[in-house]
Amino acid sequence: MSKTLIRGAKVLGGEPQDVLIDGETIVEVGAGIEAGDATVVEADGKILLPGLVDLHTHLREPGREDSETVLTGTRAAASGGYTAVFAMANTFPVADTAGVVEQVYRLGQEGGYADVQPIGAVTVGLEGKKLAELGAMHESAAGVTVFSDDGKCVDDAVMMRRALEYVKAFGGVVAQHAQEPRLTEGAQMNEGVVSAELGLGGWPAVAEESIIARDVLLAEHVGSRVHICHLSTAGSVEIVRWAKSRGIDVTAEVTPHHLLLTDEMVRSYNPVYKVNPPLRTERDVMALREALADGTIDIVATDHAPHPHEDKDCEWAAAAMGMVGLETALSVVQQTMVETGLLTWAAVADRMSVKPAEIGQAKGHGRPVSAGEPANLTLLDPAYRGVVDPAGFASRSGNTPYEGRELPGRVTHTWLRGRATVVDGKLA
Ligand SMILES: NC(=O)N[C@@H](CC(=O)O)C(=O)O
Repeated sequence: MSKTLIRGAKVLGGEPQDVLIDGETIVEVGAGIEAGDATVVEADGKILLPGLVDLHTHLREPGREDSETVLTGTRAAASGGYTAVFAMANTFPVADTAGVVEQVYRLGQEGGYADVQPIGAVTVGLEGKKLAELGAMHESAAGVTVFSDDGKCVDDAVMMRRALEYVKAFGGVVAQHAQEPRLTEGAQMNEGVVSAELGLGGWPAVAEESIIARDVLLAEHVGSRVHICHLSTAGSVEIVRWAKSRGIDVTAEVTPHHLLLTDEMVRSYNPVYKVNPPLRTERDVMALREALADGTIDIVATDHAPHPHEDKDCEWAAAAMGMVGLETALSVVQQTMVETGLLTWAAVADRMSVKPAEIGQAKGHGRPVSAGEPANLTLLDPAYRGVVDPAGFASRSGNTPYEGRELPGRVTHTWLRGRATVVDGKLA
């Protein structure tokens, strides 16, 4: 069994401490721990966090291995400091059966870079017509607890009600992609001043907000648990805040890009900024940051959506929606939330590891950095400044909106159950 001593790390941003890992487990946390025969990693005041957990990743396998695979996606995850990712169901075939979710789960285990917890589709083929075999996916070896038609909204209220009733039986959760389809037909970007000026079809905030309002009420009625994917408007924040004040069992996520970018970027007509839900306004960005800070929004989730060049390097209207995010998420959160004084590093650990692990029931992840816990850890250098270059990404796709932009911070080490997956900023 190999031992590692992380020396002088600011655990959750606190005072420097030593952390000793033996095999898969943290065995000691304190000052002046003897290295003995352990491999020593000099942390020099870098920040040590529990391994990050992403509740919303598109790994594209099976079916679109030209944009990402479970292996390349989990390598990207490890590079970004993640030790567990939840893989969305919009693959080909769709992850709507025990067979597909077991395959994705197994590929994650074989890769060994991050634990992959498959998300099951809510409806067969994401078509919104017939409930998928939620129970069979839950009872499979993959043990699915999160269900989502992400990419598509479960827009039929009866279908959503049935799904909420079904998952209640085993403590699962439905993660809704909130987008009223009729209100977004032909939509290309956020509906507002910029869409009017550019003459692009607008995507109104109400298309998101009306579904969230309906679904928190359905969750209350059924007494079940709903999670809102990639919340993007100030109005959505108000609805979730109201629902939580009523005691409704709702959780919500925000993506890094919605914490930083606005619809002004679309003026470039560069499809790298085309994403679902669309980039909104400065006012929305500020409301999302505040909501993440005060806990109305529970977590940051990447919505890592890799696409190959052919699907992005084309005219705006024809381009696919989505951007990669796993390898830049922590940097964007550092810039938008930590350097603005909105979140401490301990709160970042809560929003990017503890809470997402709780919502998705990722066993062994999001745990305290203390003796007896699984050694799922990430070490980051917050003083680092670097320009984003997708050529250096582990992801198979490079559709990042941050290319050429300077972002703070860098993950130098990631450990998955005591085994280093990233060493000195490079994949092990
Ligand atoms: N977020 C995105 O813009 N794209 C997602 C699906 C989706 O949520 O539309 C994808 O799978 O590419």
